[in-house]
Amino acid sequence: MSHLDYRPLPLPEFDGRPAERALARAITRWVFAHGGSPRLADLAARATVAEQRGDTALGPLDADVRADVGGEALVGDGRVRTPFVLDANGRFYLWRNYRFEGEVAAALQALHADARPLAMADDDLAALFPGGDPARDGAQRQAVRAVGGRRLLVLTGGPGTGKTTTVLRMLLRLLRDGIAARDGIAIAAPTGKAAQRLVQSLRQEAARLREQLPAAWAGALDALPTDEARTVHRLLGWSPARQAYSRNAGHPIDAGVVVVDEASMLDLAQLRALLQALRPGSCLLLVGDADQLDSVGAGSVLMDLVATLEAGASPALVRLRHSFRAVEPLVRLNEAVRAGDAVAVDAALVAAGGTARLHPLEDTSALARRLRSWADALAEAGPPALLTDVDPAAAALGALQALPTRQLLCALREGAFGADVAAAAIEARLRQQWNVPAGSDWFPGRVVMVTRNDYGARLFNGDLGLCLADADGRLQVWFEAPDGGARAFSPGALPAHDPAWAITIHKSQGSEYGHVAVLLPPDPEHRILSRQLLYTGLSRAKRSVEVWGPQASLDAALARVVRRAGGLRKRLGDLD
Ligand SMILES: Nc1ncnc2c1ncn2[C@@H]1O[C@H](COP(=O)(O)OP(=O)(O)OP(=O)(O)O)[C@@H](O)[C@H]1O
Repeated sequence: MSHLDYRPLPLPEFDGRPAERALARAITRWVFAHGGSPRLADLAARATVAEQRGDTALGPLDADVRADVGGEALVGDGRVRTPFVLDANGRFYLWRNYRFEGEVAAALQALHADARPLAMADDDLAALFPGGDPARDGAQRQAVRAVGGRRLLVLTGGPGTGKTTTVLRMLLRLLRDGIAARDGIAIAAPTGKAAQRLVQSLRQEAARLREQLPAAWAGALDALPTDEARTVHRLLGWSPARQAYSRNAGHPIDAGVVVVDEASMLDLAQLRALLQALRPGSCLLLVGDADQLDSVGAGSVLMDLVATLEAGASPALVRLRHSFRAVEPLVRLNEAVRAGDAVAVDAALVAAGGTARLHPLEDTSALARRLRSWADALAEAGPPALLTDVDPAAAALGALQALPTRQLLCALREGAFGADVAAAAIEARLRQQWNVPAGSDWFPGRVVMVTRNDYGARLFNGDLGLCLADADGRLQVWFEAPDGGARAFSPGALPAHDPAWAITIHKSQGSEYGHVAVLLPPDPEHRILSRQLLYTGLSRAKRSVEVWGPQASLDAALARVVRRAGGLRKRLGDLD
């Protein structure tokens, strides 16, 4: 059959996404132009689209498909560079993903194997966890013990399980051991928002510890870098002009200990870059909630690493289970969602009373009513007061810190049940309630979220800005500054941004809010619905939570666990 006879094989999942279909067509043409078969063209198109959706490989493929494409010139077994790779397990890769996965697996294996556990004095451990109860802090102690002499440590746990608290104590221990003190500590998170939150909690916790720890710890406390957490991009020296990282094996990150929080947001390419940029001998602490949504980019590296370490009962993994955030009904609900137990979720909702409830809305008019009452609750406090001349930055900071009280989180961004439409409806209602004159885009109290990194302005994707009027009535948009203060921008100077009244669940990762509503699409068949999505949305709430959507969508989300296809878990093998 010549390729002129070839009719594309049916691509059932490709419907509805023009960009994906265009990509699939382009790859198909490329494969034909380079002498590939129709079957290979089909696989290549599928692998490319799957990568956009987060998979790093296809397969394992059936034996007949393997036999069909295995001998083609464009396909190799990974030993030399070829556009596509069919590995020994029958997984089909684009070359880049094959290489990245292999490099990540090898680097993690090397770090994991390089362990010479260092003992820690019981008194020192007791000082860090005074009067502790092993049922609550036993795993935290275990993490502080385990970090000594290791080059890889993974700390995972749900919200409020004390990950940050534990990281701080691990760092203090490493500082006391002299390791981190000599070589420095770098702290990072995938997003600016998560990095900022991390700095805040580290700073608060360090202040608390200063009161509590014996004098022998003073030096370690002084050496803690609690004022700086960078985005992973910045840590790696991302250059937008060169579209490359400046930190690499030849020019590594200048730290002996590298901590990455919210590591579930790291994709395969970022983890590879991070591992390549580690200085020889340095230690990597990955911290995050492996049950949350995967990264935006391809791969599910934290989940794969945690599963591998857990299967091998490796001491390099510590899972925190006890939640210290006291709102018991939410802890119970999140645990039931994490386990995908629909009966337990129902029971948790019933038991929660007003703390967690389901609003089974099914159509746009029910949504419109709910959005109106949501906006009215936001409007109730009235627009924020004018900033006075006396220390406006401090007043703005107070207003910014008081912000995360209620947040609508949407499974979807687009469409009638998406964040864009919901945010616009809330904003329209607020303008009405606060009598904002027509024609003015900005008004005091308007909250926006930056959607693109602006390195010049040091504003990053996910940063929240609050519009406030100064004593002269001039409108400015205020952001929390990395150093803990507040900075103002004129509205026209902001990088791309959207109103933040409703954001997607994906965007909310790494943030927490007092009261959360999670809006699900009314179609239970919708592909976006997954257990991880629901868990991530619900677990952003500190005090109370609502689910907006029909019971069928809630059940569908609980029943569907998204597993990205790829070979990292297999290639990590047994880490023990
Ligand atoms: N061992 C402990 N004893 C008492 N309180 C603790 C302990 N560990 C953590 N906490 C408290 O629990 C709360 C949550 O801790 P922390 O912020 O470290 O958790 P986290 O897992 O990093 O949370 P998240 O990532 O969801 O913000 C904090 O108020 C902290 O002071």
